[in-house]
Amino acid sequence: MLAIGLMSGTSLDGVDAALIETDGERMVRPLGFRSEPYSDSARAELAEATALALTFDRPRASPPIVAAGELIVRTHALAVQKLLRDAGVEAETVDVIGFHGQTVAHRPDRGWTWQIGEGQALADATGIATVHDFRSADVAAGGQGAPLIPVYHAALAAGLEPPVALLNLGGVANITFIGREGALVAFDTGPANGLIDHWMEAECGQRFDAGGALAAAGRVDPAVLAKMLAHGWFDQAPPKSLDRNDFTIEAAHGLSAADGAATLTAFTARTVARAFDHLPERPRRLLVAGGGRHNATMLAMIAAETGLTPEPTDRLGWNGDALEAEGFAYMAVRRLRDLPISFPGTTGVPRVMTGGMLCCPAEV
Ligand SMILES: Nc1ncnc2c1ncn2[C@@H]1O[C@H](COP(=O)(O)OP(=O)(O)OP(=O)(O)O)[C@@H](O)[C@H]1O
Ligand SMILES: CC(=O)N[C@H]1[C@@H]2OC[C@@H](O2)[C@@H](O)[C@@H]1O[C@H](C)C(=O)O
Repeated sequence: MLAIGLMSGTSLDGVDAALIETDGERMVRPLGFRSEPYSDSARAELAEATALALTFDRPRASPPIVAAGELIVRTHALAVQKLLRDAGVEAETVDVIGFHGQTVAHRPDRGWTWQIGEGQALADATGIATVHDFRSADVAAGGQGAPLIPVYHAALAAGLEPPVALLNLGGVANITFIGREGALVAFDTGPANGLIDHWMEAECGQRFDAGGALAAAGRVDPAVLAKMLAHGWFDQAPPKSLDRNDFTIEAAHGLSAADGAATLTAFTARTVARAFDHLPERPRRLLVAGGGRHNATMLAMIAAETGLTPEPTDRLGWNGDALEAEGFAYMAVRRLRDLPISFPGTTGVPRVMTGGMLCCPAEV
């Protein structure tokens, strides 16, 4: 099948759109990828919606969040249009869109997770059948609702000698361990770039620490690092997943801009190493995807902490910026084929689960 996957991640940097051909099992052929960045005003609107959603005890239609959802649909429809134009593919030939939406709050402990962006509205805007709301069924069944990408990681890594681990360094980090006989263990490890981005914004008015240059110029503050690592999350056994706001930069206040960047980057690296304590065995390789693989300081610190050299997935021919979007295209095809997307070892759901709601475009 021909499928488009759309992901708007916790960094609020934009919409990633990928076109793949897949059977939803072992066969995956990436055909195109592009990112549609959010404008500063769009990013501010989404950040406000996220801040508001976090104050709610359950998802409910509040005007600023409804407006943010409409913004999400518009931007995603534009990303689809441009992706198809670049690839020279007609919308009619695409079987399905996998539309993650934007997570505004993630509270599996309270029995819900909330992604904005109406699947029906995107199906109508694009004329393509759209699968959305990938996480709710898993949470309703007692799972964490995240991470979901492991099923795609497993398909990609099927040809590699196990055990291997794939680490996604987005706003939040997650790890997928693939063992012998396909054993899957996955969970969120902690913040990856989210705190560094907040720090850069607050201290330097910049979106992120390009290449990790500022962190490289600073010194890690051991007391601040120890304080941040004292959080109970890191000893907690999986399954576990995070909301992007579960950690803050508060402990770093008072440090210089460079020392803060160094300390928050070390925090990410150390928390990746702590995640290894929860894996069934030590992986032979550590493959890395997500924006953090562009941060040389972070990768060097991860290497020092884990004793493994992080290998950007691009070296295997897998575009590390595209994996999440490709993954939701893959999961949409699995939804059409009634194949599971979450597992006891990934989200902690008691039995394997399918996920996603299918919306067909209105007849015109
Ligand atoms: N050249 C770079 N140098 C350093 N960091 C970078 C670079 N490019 C991107 N990043 C970091 O990667 C982040 C974006 O990563 P990515 O797009 O994988 O996250 P996301 O998909 O939004 O998050 P999540 O996976 O948590 O949903 C940026 O916010 C930035 O911190
Ligand atoms: C609730 C939510 O949107 N979680 C995201 C977030 O971003 C990274 C990490 O936290 C991950 O667990 C998840 O996304 C990926 C795509 C996943 O579900 O696998």
